Amino acid sequence: MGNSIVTLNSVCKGFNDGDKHHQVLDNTNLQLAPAETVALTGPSGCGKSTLLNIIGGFEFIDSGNLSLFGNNTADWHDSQWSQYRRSNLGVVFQQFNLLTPLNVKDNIAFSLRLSQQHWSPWCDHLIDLLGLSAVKNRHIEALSGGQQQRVAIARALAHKPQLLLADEPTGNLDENAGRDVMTLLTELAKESQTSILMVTHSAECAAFMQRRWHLEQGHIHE
Ligand SMILES: Nc1ncnc2c1ncn2[C@@H]1O[C@H](COP(=O)(O)OP(=O)(O)OP(=O)(O)O)[C@@H](O)[C@H]1O
Repeated sequence: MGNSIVTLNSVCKGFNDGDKHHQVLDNTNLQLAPAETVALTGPSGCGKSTLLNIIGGFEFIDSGNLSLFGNNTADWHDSQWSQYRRSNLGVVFQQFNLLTPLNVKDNIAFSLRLSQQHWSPWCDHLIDLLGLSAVKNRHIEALSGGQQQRVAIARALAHKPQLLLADEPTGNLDENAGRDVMTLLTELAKESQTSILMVTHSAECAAFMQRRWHLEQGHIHE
């Protein structure tokens, strides 16, 4: 197991849909090391988002073992999950969950406060590199989808998490903007030594990651 930050051992997860059972993870094993970046691919409905949700503690496994940062999560209470999310985790999901009445800076500051951190030069660096300087005082609702996506990335990295879970982080961007964001995301993650697990349907985005995991019929192939 070494020093892996995410370890799944024989994890099973399924959903009942009427009288049908959909087995999404079937004795799935994986390990993610510190500062490692992985693209997660697979056909629609194979369970990519479910896997991200499980690692983020937003959904729970049916059986098997999930360890995060060397700790078995089996007996974690809500407070341990919250602590993990606040200190170690950044997420960029398809719904950005930005606070629309607030401006860009306040969205980032709000999330920092949740992690009990203060504004730092790193936050200005993020805003700058993500091309948000000119709109940092603008309310979220006055931004384009692509700008909101970049705010979501800045917010997810502001507290320098050790793990970033991203679900199609360039889904709202055109090809060029998507490439720019991927370049920045990987640069920023490298600077802060953040591991990335990123769901993507794009081979071009996947190529930015060091490893590729393909999820199909409950199993991961590399
Ligand atoms: N809360 C839930 N209740 C019931 N079924 C669910 C639930 N969440 C996911 N599923 C089902 O589990 C399967 C995997 O869904 P998931 O969203 O993880 O797939 P995905 O690979 O991310 O798909 P896509 O690429 O289309 O986003 C799907 O069949 C989905 O309908």
